[in-house]
Amino acid sequence: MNAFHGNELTSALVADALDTFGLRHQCLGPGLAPVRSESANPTCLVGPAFTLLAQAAAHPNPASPYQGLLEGMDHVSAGAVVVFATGNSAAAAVWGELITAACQHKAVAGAVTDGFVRDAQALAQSGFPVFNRGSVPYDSKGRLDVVAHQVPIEIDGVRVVPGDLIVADTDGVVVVPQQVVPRLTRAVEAKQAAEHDVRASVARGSTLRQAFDQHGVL
Ligand SMILES: O=C([O-])CC(=O)C(=O)O
Ligand SMILES: [Mg+2]
Repeated sequence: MNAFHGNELTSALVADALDTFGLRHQCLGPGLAPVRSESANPTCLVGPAFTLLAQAAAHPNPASPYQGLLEGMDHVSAGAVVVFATGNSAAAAVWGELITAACQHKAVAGAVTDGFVRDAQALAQSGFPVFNRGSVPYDSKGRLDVVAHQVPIEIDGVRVVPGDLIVADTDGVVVVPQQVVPRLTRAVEAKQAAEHDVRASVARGSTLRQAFDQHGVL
C-alpha cells in the first residue's frame, strides 16, 4: 500500500477496485461515522485490522472488569486499525477517551466499531479517528465484555479477518480481504487514472455523457 500517499486513496476508489474483483459487499453500513474531528484535516484511516469481539456481559458486577479489553490493548500494534464488533449493541460505550489516549501512545491508527462511544468531545479533540454508531454515556463494565481479540469477526454484515486492510474516510468504511491486497494498488490506480481523464474532459466542456462514453467510468 506504500504506493498511495496522503488523500489519494479513498474508500470510494477502494470499493470500486473491489467491485472489479467481484467483491461487492465489503462496506460497512452508512450508520457508522467518524467522531466529528475539530481538526481541519479530513478523516482518513488506513491500516491492518486488529479485531475485538464484544458480547453482553456475563455479570452486571464483575469482580475483574475490562479483562478482555485490557488483554486486547496489550496486543494491539502501531499502525493497526482496531475493529471492535459488538453486534450493533447500544448497551454501553465500548470506546472512550482513556482507550484513545492509550492507543495514541502506541501509535495505533484508529478504530472502527459497530457500537457506541463516550467522551465524544475528548475524542473529537484527540484527532484519533473513531468510526462509530453514536454516543452513549454508559460504561461497558457489567454490560459488554470483550471475549476475544484477533479472531475473525462479522461487523455490520461484513466479515473481517485479522490483518485485512481497513480503508475509512468520510464516505465510510471498506474492508479489503488480505488475499486481494496485492491486487489492490493496480486496480485503484487504474480507476484513479480513468477518473482523472473524465475530470479533464468535463473541465474541457464535455458533457458527463460524452466523458463517460469516452472513458467508460464515473
Ligand atoms: O470506560 C470505557 O470503557 C471507555 C471510556 O470511558 C474511556 O476509554 O475513557
Ligand atoms: Mg472515559
